[in-house]
This record gives sequence, C-alpha cells and structure tokens, in this order.
Amino acid sequence: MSEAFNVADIFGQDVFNDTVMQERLPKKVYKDLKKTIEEGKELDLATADVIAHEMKEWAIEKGATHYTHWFQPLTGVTAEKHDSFISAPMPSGKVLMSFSGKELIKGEPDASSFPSGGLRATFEARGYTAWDCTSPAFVRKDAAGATLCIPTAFCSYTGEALDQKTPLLRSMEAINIQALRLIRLFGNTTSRKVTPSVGPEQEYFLVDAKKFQQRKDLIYTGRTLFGAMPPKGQELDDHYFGTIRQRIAGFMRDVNIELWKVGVSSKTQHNEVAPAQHELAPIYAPANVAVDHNHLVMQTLKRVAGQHGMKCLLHEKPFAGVNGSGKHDNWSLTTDDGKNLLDPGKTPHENIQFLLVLTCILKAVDEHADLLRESAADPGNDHRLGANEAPPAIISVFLGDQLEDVIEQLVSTGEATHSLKGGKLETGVRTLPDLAKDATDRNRTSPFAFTGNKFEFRMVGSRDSVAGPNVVLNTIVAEAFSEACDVLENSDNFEMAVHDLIKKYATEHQKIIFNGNGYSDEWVKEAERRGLPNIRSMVEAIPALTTEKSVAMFEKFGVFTRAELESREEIKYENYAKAINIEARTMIDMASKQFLPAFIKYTRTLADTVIAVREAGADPSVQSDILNEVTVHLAETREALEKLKVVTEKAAAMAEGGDQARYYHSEVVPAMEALRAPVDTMEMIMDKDAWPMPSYGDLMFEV
Ligand SMILES: NC(=O)CC[C@H](N)C(=O)O
Repeated sequence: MSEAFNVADIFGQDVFNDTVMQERLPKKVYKDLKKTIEEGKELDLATADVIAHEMKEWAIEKGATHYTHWFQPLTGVTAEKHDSFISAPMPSGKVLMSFSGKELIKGEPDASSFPSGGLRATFEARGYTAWDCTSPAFVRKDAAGATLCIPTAFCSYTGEALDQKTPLLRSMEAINIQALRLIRLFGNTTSRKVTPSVGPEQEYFLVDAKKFQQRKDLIYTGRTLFGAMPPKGQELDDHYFGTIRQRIAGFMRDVNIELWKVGVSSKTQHNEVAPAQHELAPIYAPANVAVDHNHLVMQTLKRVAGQHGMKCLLHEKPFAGVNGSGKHDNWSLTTDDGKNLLDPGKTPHENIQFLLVLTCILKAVDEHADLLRESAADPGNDHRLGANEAPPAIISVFLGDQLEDVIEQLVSTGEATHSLKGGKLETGVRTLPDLAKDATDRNRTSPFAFTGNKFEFRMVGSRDSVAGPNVVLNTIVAEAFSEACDVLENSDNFEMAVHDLIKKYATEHQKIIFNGNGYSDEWVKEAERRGLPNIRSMVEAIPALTTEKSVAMFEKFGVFTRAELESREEIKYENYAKAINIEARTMIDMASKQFLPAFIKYTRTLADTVIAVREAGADPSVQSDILNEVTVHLAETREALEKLKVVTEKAAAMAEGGDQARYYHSEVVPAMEALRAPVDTMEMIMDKDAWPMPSYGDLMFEV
C-alpha cells in the first residue's frame, strides 16, 4: 500500500488560486484583479507588475525556473514555449529572477507554424497570447522541473482568433448577456453573471507500452488499422464497472494526485465497457476552466501512463468491434449566486422560466443541428458515431418521460397542468430501503440527453477539446434567448406572451425530441421523415461552419467573423486529409514491410511442410489446402496494397481543400478497408508466433 495522504491538503497546492492571491497580493491589487476576473475591467500595467512579481515569487518557492504562456492553437493539442525567469547577468556575474506585468499579460510566440487557415500569410508571423485571468495559473511539475503555466488566448496580429479559447470566451460572454436578459424578465435582479458550466467525462484506453511500441499504427495514428477480433470482446459486460486491477488502480491514484495538486477536481473513476477502457470525470467548472482542465487531464493521463509502463490511447476508436471513447460534454447554465437555469424543480410544468429555457434550447438545437454535429466531427469520430454505445450521427434531444409529457401537454392543449412523478422503487427485498425513483430514465443512444439539471452532449470524441462544442452550444442558445427576449421585452402582457412563446417553440421544434432507440434503422427512417439531418462523416459536416445562417449568428454575437469561420473550415479539411493520409501511409508501410514479408515466409514454411510430408509418404492435402488459402489472401493483400498506393498518391497530389478531403473520404478510406480485410483474415489463419505484432487480444487483455 502506498503512503496515505489527505486530499484536502494537497488539492490546489500548485495553483495560484483565490486563497494565494488574497494572501500574497496587496489589498488594492487583489481587488483590482478580482474586478478584472469578475467584470472584465481592464488591468493597468502597474497592477499587472505587482501580480506578476508575486506570482513569480510564489512559483519560485514551488521550485519553478521557467514560465510559459499555455495556449490552445488549432492543432487540437496545447502549445507552450518556456522562458526562464533569469534576466541579463549583472556586472557581478549573477542573475536576478524577474517577471514583469507585460510578460504576464502578453506573449508573442511566432505564429507562422500554427494552423491559421489562410488568416495570416507566413511572412506575417506575429501572433499574441493574452492572459486569461479567469482560469488560474498553476505550477506544473515534471521532468523539466517546475514551470509556471499561464492559461492564455492566442490571436493574430490583426486580432483574429487562432485558437480554441478566444471564441470560447467570446461565446461565454454572449450567453452571459442574453441569459441575464432572460432572467431579468422573470424578476431576477440579483444575479450578476450567468456562466456555462461544463463537466467533460474523459474515456480512454490503457495498453502496455512495450506492446504499443510494436504497433506502428498505434504509434503514428493512435488507433489500430489492422486487427482481427479476439475470441472475447465486451459481450459479457464484465469489464464495465468491474474491479479495477492493481496496475490500473496504481495508475489512477497517481493521476488523481497530479490532478488534485493543480486544482483539477478529478471525481469519478471506473472501468468502461470495452476491455482496457476506463473513464475519469471531474466536477463542473466554468466552461473555459473546464476546457483547460480537460487538457490537463489528457496530458496527465499520458504522462502518468508512461511512468507505469503503459500508453494511454485517447483516440475515439482505437479498436474496431468494441466501444470507442467519447467525451460526454455535460453542460448547464448557472448564475453567480448558485442558481442552475436547467434545474426543473419538482414540478417542471409550473416552472415557467425553466420551460422557456428548455424550449429555447430545443429551438437552438433543432435550428443548428448541423453546427452541433460539426463541432463533434473529427476523423476518429467517423468510426465511433453510431457504433457500440456511441450516439448516432443524427442530432436529437432526449428529454425523458417527465419533460416529454410536459411538452406534449403544451403542444396539445397549450397548457401544462401536471408533471409525472417519480414514485418509489420497490426492490422486493425487505431489508433494502425503498428508493425514490427519478421521474425520468436515461438514454445512452441519444446524442443530446437531458439528465436531471443539465444536458449531456454525448457526441464529442475523446481526443477533442470540448471548446468547440461549447462555443456552438453557448452561441446557439444565446441566439435563442436573444430572440425570445426580443419578443418578451416588447410585450404588453408578459404572462400571455411567455405562455404563447413556450407553446410556439415547443410545437415548432418538437420534432427534435426523440426518446427511443437511436441505433434502430426505424429511427434513421423516422428522422429522415422529420427532416432531421443525418450527417454521417466529418467531410459532410464541415460545410455547416460557413452557411449563411451560421455566419450571421456567429457574427451577430461576436463569436466568429466570416473570415475566422472560413479559416476554420479550411483547417478542418486539411486536418481530415492529413489524418487519412497518415493512416493510409501507415497501412502501406505495415503491409509492405511487415505483413507481406510475414505471409511470404509463412507460405514458404507451408510449402516446405507439404514437400516434407509428401517425402515422408503421407498425404499433404491439408497443408496444401492451407497453402492455397494463404496464397489467395496474399494475392488479395498485394492487390489491395497496390490500389491503396495509387489512390493515396493521387489524393496527396491534389490541392488542399474540400475536394481533396472528399477524395480521401470517398476513395482512400474504402481502399484502406479493402486492405485491412485480407490481413485480418490472415491473422485468424496464421501461426501466432509468425504474426509480426501484438494482436487485439494481447493489447486489450494483457495490460
Ligand atoms: N458507458 C458509456 O456511457 C459508453 C459511452 C461510449 N464509450 C461512447 O463512446 O460514447
């Protein structure tokens, strides 16, 4: 057993949090900084100098030698450049440690090597990082020593967003303004701020590092590109919530300690459905902090896995045939004085403000289903969505029995008069207590499910930042709130107007509600009948970014300009093409250098056996049958490999953009599948010792 410790003692110990600020900053400086954090008031340089100095002193006490502006460019991962605190040596030969307000507030990384989607010519390299003081700075300890990390936003010389965070902060501001307008109409005069709170659940796989190193597909692409199913998959459901094995438990413990120290509220951990799959979930945080924390979670999982001789796979679908990994984005809206706008209370039918919020969300999701779908699009998610417990690609909303019934009443009679009650759960065992039952069940097949006092957007993939999905959620709901407020603020009779509006929205957008099985073929047909989009792939999803409807909304709420949206569209096409290109080339490499040589060797062994058996005077027909079978698959592999080479070359030669991405999707991806098939068949025929890499079984069951 490892040494015991008290979580409360270590939680946040490496964070420049409110307690540290209060302790270390002069009163006036602390007050000014709080004003900036809470109200967005500009910070003057003199105040920033004091904060920077104290932050540096605090960080140095924690062992820090460097600081970094930590940002989230459009690469999907975070970026950082380290600067030590040293100043130019003095005549004495000694150095001082310094950190100015300017260095805290603004950084100037060379922006030319980050994706900008044409927003910035390569010769115009300037980009700026700006301190996001609403997400606390922290000291990260790793092999580099200790580094003061300052969460920042990243913009171009001309102020365009080059990152995930800038639009997120803009969208948080947009929904804050519109939600405040809405609650004021209901008589709330005290709340000063409404913040989207987010809790992203992180699913991941762990595999043994030595085995990982023998799989080029895992090394280069993060997922397996070949692999036959082992005799056992997840059919017994015995891994889900199963006892956590000691190796994994030790890993989870270390992950938690690291996360708690930097203030990440790691709360829940368990085995997930697929063998070797696990989950970590934090407690809610304001959206921007949640996004930063989720990056820390992903990085910590990877780093600690390394220390335990394992590799953490964050890909959405590392293994075909078993569950993929999602990052369910739990989203709600809370006021600074602790009210959750998505809390229906015990009798939702009487909670008019809640019903307006709810129907606004239905409207937002229905009108912008394409954008929401796009926000979860990535090359890995194309394999995950609609397969093995991940939601399908059709956006719909699950409300559960109670709320669906309220909406039903509103639509049919214009009035909701009652709410279904939860009742009691009887177990039939005298010694067990009676449980109060929720009025609503859960539904795992729904991409957007109401779960008590929040929505759970289940479509998001495990590797992706939740920034994008939350930008969309915040903005589409801000738009719906704004439109509702425009009507209500100008009405003579508020009661009547709000009643009519709720009924109108419920009626017009009821079609987005679906409580049934999202996996069934009937739902695909039914969704089509209802006119709901079924956007199956990333390349089909991307155009949603730049429709006139989307541009108008994002511009209206100051979240994206048209140019920023167009640049993101371009980057997404490029990312898709690059990802598939790497996968295709990895397959070509593995097939040429590992599988074909192994197959050829195996035919040789079989041929030798046939000869030897015949010479020994026995009947070699079984060996000869296997040799023939293997030769057929060898030929199929060779043919599919040649075909994949041709289409990959052709794709790579095309100009970057939508056409290229679509070509990868329609030609290269099927050619990859065609190459995988004979190789997977061979894996089931060949001698295990002759197989050139660890199998699915080795990877998933022998961690
Ligand atoms: N138990 C679960 O919630 C499974 C979720 C599933 N792994 C997904 O991809 O979303």
